[in-house]
Amino acid sequence: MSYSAKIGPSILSSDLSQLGNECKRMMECGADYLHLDVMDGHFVPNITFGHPMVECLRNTLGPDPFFDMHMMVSRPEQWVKPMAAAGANQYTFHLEATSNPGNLIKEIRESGMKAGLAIKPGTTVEELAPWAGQIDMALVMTVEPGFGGQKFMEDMMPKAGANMIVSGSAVVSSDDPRSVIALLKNVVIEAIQKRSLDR
Ligand SMILES: O=C(CO)[C@H](O)[C@H](O)COP(=O)(O)O
Repeated sequence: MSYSAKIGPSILSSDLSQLGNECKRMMECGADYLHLDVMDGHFVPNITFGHPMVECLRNTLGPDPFFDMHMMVSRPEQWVKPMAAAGANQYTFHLEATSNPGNLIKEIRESGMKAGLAIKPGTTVEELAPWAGQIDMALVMTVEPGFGGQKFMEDMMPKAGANMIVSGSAVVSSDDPRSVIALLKNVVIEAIQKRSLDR
């Protein structure tokens, strides 16, 4: 049986004045997709960028890179259509930010994107579980959302096995991002393999 894992560098800790080049660099170093952190200053105490930047990135990078939009925003409903029009592939919203996740998932799909559902460290997997059958990806956060480069919260590990890994500062700040991405991928594939053999 073959096992696979996807690594999506978060560009949050990169030189944001060079975002297009940084995204290109990550793809050339073996990234499977790009994790683009959108913050609105309300859901988290930080601001990054919105759909106009995503549109510029899509125009610069072409149709291939998969953009997973990590929407750390307080009203995720309002950006679904603009993000789809800008060229986003997946819209990952926070369970804590909406009172109607089912409707939002439907809107995301109708806009032609995949749906991702993220939970903060304080939210349980049981709270996410009712939506698991309707989403393309669950994002279990291992830091409080808002900033890159924080200490990894090891106590989040029992929450889920993972086959998609987001890593920011460890990849973008490395002298050798290609090796870091390859290492992450190998470690995750080995862990998935071991887990499946242990069952
Ligand atoms: O979602 C995020 C912060 O809210 C970042 O994408 C995530 O924390 C990855 O960055 P790093 O590996 O530097 O922690």
